[in-house]
Amino acid sequence: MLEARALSKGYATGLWRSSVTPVFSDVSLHLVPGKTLGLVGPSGCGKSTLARVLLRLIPPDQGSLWFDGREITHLSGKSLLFFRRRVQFLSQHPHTFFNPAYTMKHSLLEALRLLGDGSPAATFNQLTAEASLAPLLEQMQLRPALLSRYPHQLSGGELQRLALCRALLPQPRVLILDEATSMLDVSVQSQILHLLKDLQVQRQLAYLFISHDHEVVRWMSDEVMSMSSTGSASLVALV
Ligand SMILES: Nc1ncnc2c1ncn2[C@@H]1O[C@H](COP(=O)(O)OP(=O)(O)OP(=O)(O)O)[C@@H](O)[C@H]1O
Repeated sequence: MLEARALSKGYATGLWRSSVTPVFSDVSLHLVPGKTLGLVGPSGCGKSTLARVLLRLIPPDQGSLWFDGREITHLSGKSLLFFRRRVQFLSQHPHTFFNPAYTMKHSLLEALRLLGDGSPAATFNQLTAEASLAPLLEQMQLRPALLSRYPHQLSGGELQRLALCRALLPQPRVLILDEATSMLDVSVQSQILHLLKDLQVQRQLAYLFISHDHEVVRWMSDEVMSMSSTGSASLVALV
């Protein structure tokens, strides 16, 4: 479904941004419906940078990206919006997905208005949108009353579940999970990991699961890719 072919990426550095420090090179991967690719590697090896390239937030220096067999490396405009709906992101900082001045309901409806609910209808209907939140909240085991709160009035676990709701609203097919549970305590982490597994089966989602925790990666993943500090990547078996 989402495929990366021979990606390389570096960052411009130096006083005049005249030199490029390579981060990774020749990285290829394929995310498949209903399966999880785990991604591990030492701090600073480029896992989050790879996630940003896959999300089309920053361009690769070399290589190409493909979604459902179509090249998307240089997509822009409406076609890129379509891709943004299909490939969503969850990080270890769920508060960054929400404006602190808005209630959760406002933020979620705003996301629906901007990205749509995955259906072809282009119009946004407030009542339909509100109705579509209810089953999702129930699935996330969240009380509807939480929708009237602001981000700072929620626990880390509640906020992460609401960020997951937000990610699921446009009916994505791929979720990129960058340390998505690492800031949570062990019991909340376990609940969210189980929730992610259930969602994957129900919706046939493809996951890229980035984590430092090898035990969690092994439990979540069908295959595991390891990035090295020299910027190469290969499939590995975690023991
Ligand atoms: N915008 C940027 N400009 C310049 N260098 C950057 C930028 N973002 C990240 N880097 C550098 O690129 C390298 C890879 O960073 P990245 O965040 O992708 O690593 P990571 O594997 O996700 O690390 P961690 O596991 O600690 O989160 C690091 O050396 C980092 O300092």
